[in-house]
Amino acid sequence: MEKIYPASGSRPEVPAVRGIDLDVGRGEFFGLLGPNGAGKSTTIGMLTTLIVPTGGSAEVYGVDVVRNPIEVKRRIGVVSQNNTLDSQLTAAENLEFRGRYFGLTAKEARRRTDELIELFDLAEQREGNPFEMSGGQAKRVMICRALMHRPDALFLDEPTAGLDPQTRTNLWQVLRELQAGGQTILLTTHYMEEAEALCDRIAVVDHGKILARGTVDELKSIAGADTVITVSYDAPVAPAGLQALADRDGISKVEVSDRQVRVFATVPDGLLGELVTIGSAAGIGVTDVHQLRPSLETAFLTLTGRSYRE
Ligand SMILES: Nc1ncnc2c1ncn2[C@@H]1O[C@H](COP(=O)(O)OP(=O)(O)OP(=O)(O)O)[C@@H](O)[C@H]1O
Repeated sequence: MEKIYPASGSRPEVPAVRGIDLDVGRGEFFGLLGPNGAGKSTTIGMLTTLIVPTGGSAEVYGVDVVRNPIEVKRRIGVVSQNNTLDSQLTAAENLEFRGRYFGLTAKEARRRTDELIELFDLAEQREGNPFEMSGGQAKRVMICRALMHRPDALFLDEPTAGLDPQTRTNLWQVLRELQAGGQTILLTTHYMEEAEALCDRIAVVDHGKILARGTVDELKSIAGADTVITVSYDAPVAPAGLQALADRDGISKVEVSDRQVRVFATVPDGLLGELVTIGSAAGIGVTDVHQLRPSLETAFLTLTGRSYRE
């Protein structure tokens, strides 16, 4: 799929999605992981029929998102980044209203509302105004609303952005339970630990393209499962001093840029000390040291050569 937003005024056109190719299985928890502006929301917008692609095609359960958006809408539930609940209605009314919209009878809509309110532990918020709740509570109401018509697939755009860590882990638990009940979930996130904690498979997206995809373990091994040590010095380091290090077994790559050296290593033992010694032998001091053990973050660094910007 592709999406190029047209130029407007002095702003040039924006190639937000440049050929993203995805295949999500039934019952799978799939994550699109990428920094801000990577193209995740645009991708989810196209899959959920809110944004019309400028190229390519996509199907949700065999239904084409451009040719048959109404049928796609019947099969999906969408939770957007912002609170889009109706402030004129209580939480329960928001749910019932959605159920009626999707053709449930009044009785069915009430029953489904009761069921979801219990499942999501929202009894106290039931009659509350959705804009007077905490961010986590409002998000749970939004997830309930998206589930009212029992969609085949649930799409969540950055569901825990801006939530405090405790609320975030509570929401993770809710999402895990949903998946355990058979729900197919596609989520976007810019939190690596969120993708790592929840997703069966992840596609790492940046600049509108997929850089890599797979399970967390596969992604780590694609990227070599390196430990990454970054050392900043108070003066530029001569690359010659690092050559012996670069040639050694257990060292995958050494990158030198001005005052910073980054070493990717499968065997990182003793490396930090050596990097300090290399500096002091040349009369250069160390100002900062950063060590990352093999993780999605080091995989991202290896794939892009850049630090992950959250
Ligand atoms: N309606 C629009 N018109 C023009 N450009 C847009 C529009 N919506 C998004 N963009 C641009 O497209 C690119 C991708 O944006 P998108 O929102 O899809 O990224 P994202 O990965 O979801 O980021 P975020 O986490 O910030 O939502 C960005 O450069 C963004 O500025």
